[in-house]
Amino acid sequence: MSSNVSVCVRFRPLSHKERKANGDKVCFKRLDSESFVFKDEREEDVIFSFDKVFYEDVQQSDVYNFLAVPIVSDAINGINGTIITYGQTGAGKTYSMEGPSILHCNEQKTGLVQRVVDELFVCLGSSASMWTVKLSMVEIYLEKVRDLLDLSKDNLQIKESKTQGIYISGATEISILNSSEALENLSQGIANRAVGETQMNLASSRSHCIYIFSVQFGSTSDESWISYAVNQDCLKQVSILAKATTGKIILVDLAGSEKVEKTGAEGRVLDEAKTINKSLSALGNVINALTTGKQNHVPYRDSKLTRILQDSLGGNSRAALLCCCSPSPSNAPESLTKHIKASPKIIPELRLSLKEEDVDLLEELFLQEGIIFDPNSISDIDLVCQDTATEEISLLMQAVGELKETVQELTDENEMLRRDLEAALEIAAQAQLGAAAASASAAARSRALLDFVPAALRRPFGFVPD
Ligand SMILES: Nc1ncnc2c1ncn2[C@@H]1O[C@H](COP(=O)(O)OP(=O)(O)OP(=O)(O)O)[C@@H](O)[C@H]1O
Repeated sequence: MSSNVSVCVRFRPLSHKERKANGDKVCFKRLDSESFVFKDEREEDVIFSFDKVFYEDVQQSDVYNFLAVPIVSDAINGINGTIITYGQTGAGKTYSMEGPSILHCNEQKTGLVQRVVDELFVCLGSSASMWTVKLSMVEIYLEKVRDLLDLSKDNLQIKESKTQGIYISGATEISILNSSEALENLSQGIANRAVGETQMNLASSRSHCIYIFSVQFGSTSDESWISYAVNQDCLKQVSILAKATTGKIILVDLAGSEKVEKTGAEGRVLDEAKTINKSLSALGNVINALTTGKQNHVPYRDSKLTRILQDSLGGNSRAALLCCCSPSPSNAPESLTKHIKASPKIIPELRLSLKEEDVDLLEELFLQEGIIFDPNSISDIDLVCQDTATEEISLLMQAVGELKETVQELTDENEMLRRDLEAALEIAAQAQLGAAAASASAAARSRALLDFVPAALRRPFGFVPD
């Protein structure tokens, strides 16, 4: 594979209810730690391969060691990383991420988040550099980003800067010094998520939950000294500003991936399902573009989720996708069709074992059956273009609407100012007229007064000629 994305599958144990319904029957047969045989709806066997398959007896620590350890050590070196859990409702995404509880669970059941936090602070504890760790926690529901550490911020915008890369503008960032502080805050975020969901009458599986840890080493106030010889006798010492490096670890517990037909959704639930499917397929397209290396363009801008993950998926970063599956035969078709789409290994592996023409034929068949999708196919590109064009048009319409409003406001303001000016001019004109009339009548009054004064008295004051 040409990228740093690993795709793994995890089958959870059968639930009590599933055992009651189907006994011990499961929808797969183990082959090895990378492949399994899946029985499809027609009871035909199909082999699937991934970077790793975790069966029901695998421990949380095994999943962590394979998926997360490289990501944590990379983050310490300023390299971004992402861990994503994916799958239908009840498949084990949250269990893999948080275990049964973020704060209270035994070591064996502890999830990826707590393990990442613990390892992060162990590594930082032994580091000689200065560091800071900041935590943010958001969820994406119906393409809106909500701050889980401050529920009043319910429509955050995603921005990009040269210094920070991709960031969520205005999102609460809490500086944390150790793992218990981190877990306390995460637990608060999880509780807030539940509060918000109750307020909005939602189920947790309808939103994507995103935990973001930013690890910064050094700062602009960090100075290191270097010495160099100017000539034989003179050793000069200069200070250089150590450049701060930041590594991000993003963990994502995705919304459930169930099909719309299965949920019988309508109204808001249907909108939710459509939005979830759209963002999951945007994520699928990004992962596909990164793993097949066929596309020059990686469509990060197609959803809020992929935009947030832009600098933590692909490029120099490292990512792991954990596809969580129910082992129950009743959930099998859904568990797998989606995962196969996300499995970048099938075709390359087939190429190793089969003739090139046969693989091409199979790939064509897979595409026709919708088992995999071709990121370069005309219809996909058309769809993406259509989506982008529609989005552009609606953004332009919105901008035109806003401009119209501004023009109207300015016209109204202008009209008010014109009226004020007219009124002021009228008052000034009246004042001038009043003043002229007043001085004319004052002069007339003076003249009338003078007429009463005897001429002899007036003469010394020059009022009448001698
Ligand atoms: N590997 C596992 N071992 C033991 N129990 C598990 C495992 N995975 C999941 N479970 C149990 O299965 C149930 C469903 O799991 P979980 O809540 O993690 O599903 P989910 O995919 O996150 O669902 P949702 O999308 O609704 O949040 C829970 O009771 C959980 O404890």
